[in-house]
Amino acid sequence: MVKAKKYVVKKYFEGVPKRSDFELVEYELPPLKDGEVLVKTEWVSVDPYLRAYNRNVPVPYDQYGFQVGIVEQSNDTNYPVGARIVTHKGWCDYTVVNTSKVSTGNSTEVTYKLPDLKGMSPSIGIGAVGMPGITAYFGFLELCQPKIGETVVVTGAAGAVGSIVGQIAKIKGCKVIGFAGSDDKVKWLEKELGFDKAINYKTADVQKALQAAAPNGVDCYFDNVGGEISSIIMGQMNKRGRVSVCGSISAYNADPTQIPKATILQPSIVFKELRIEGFVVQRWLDRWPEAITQLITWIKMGQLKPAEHVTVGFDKIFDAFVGMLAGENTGKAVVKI
Ligand SMILES: NC(=O)C1=CN([C@@H]2O[C@H](COP(=O)(O)OP(=O)(O)OC[C@H]3O[C@@H](n4cnc5c(N)ncnc54)[C@H](OP(=O)(O)O)[C@@H]3O)[C@@H](O)[C@H]2O)C=CC1
Ligand SMILES: C/C=C/C(C)=O
Repeated sequence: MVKAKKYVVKKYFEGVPKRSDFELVEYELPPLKDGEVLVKTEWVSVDPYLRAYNRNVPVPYDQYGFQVGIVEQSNDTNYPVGARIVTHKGWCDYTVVNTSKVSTGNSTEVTYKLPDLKGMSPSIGIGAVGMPGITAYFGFLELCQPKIGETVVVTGAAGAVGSIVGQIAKIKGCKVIGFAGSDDKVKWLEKELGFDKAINYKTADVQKALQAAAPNGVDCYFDNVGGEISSIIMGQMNKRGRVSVCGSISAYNADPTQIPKATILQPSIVFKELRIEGFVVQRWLDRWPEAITQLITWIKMGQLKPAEHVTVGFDKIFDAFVGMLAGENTGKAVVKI
């Protein structure tokens, strides 16, 4: 018998999630059946959608999320002991995975073998070459259709998705402007990642700073945050500009009945003939391998830097989660178990 621990969400979040919204449950895993493997968690991902999707399922529920683990016992020759696996089993230290349910289709229950990361840390498999990197790849390239010389703006620029979007935009020959929430992040984006301009949205006059950084207007906007800053950016877009709406983290902790008001966008959308499209990364699930291969290649060629913000310890997953929501991370927030 293997003893396991998991975080269970016992109460819906109100505002910033609280530790008391979770319960740490210890339990015994059942013996393996045919086609099942026992996985020891090595890395856990903490992501904004764990906050955004909180009310989508009844409480109590096991806190799901992407993780990388190593197979410790196996009843499936395709997943031998020692193999690494990406699952959506979330915040637990051990889990039983039914490999016959390895997913296809439009589901968050994504399970697949960790790709060959060519010597990089397995954590990259839930970051730059996992769901967030894949989000950046398809969400930006498919919806923004960037062209050489165009001006691209990304919010949440120093985070898991935004930092990859900005770097892909540079690879594609665009001018890149990023918004992030601290001077250190701004410096990192410009000095380490090669953004043409980064702006601290907490201290700058966003309207004026963007006019100065993009005097010829914005062609593509990758929106990670929503709210007023997005209205300001969309107000400075060029004719036939493209907006990829990835998320709206500025309001995830808000009372859903009291979402902050933002400036009306319709005049810009109509007169500039903007194309604005939202997406969920599972839309391209059948093409995830294409993104993974390309992202690994760019990293190995030195064109893409996979930054991580690592927290250590199973007991620290909650802290890493609320820290990420508060902007403590630069790059992908992950927890080493
Ligand atoms: N559509 C899809 O399929 C997917 C969407 N997403 C979305 O992408 C976005 C980024 O996710 P991800 O890269 O994983 O997370 P990040 O790594 O970017 O972490 C979240 C960041 O959000 C920023 N933030 C927090 N509060 C605010 C606020 N009020 N206004 C502006 N920024 C804020 C913080 O950075 P700072 O210091 O700059 O404020 C923080 O570091 C989220 O909206 C998420 O929901 C992610 C994956 C898939
Ligand atoms: C899969 C993640 C979705 C969001 C909105 O974060």
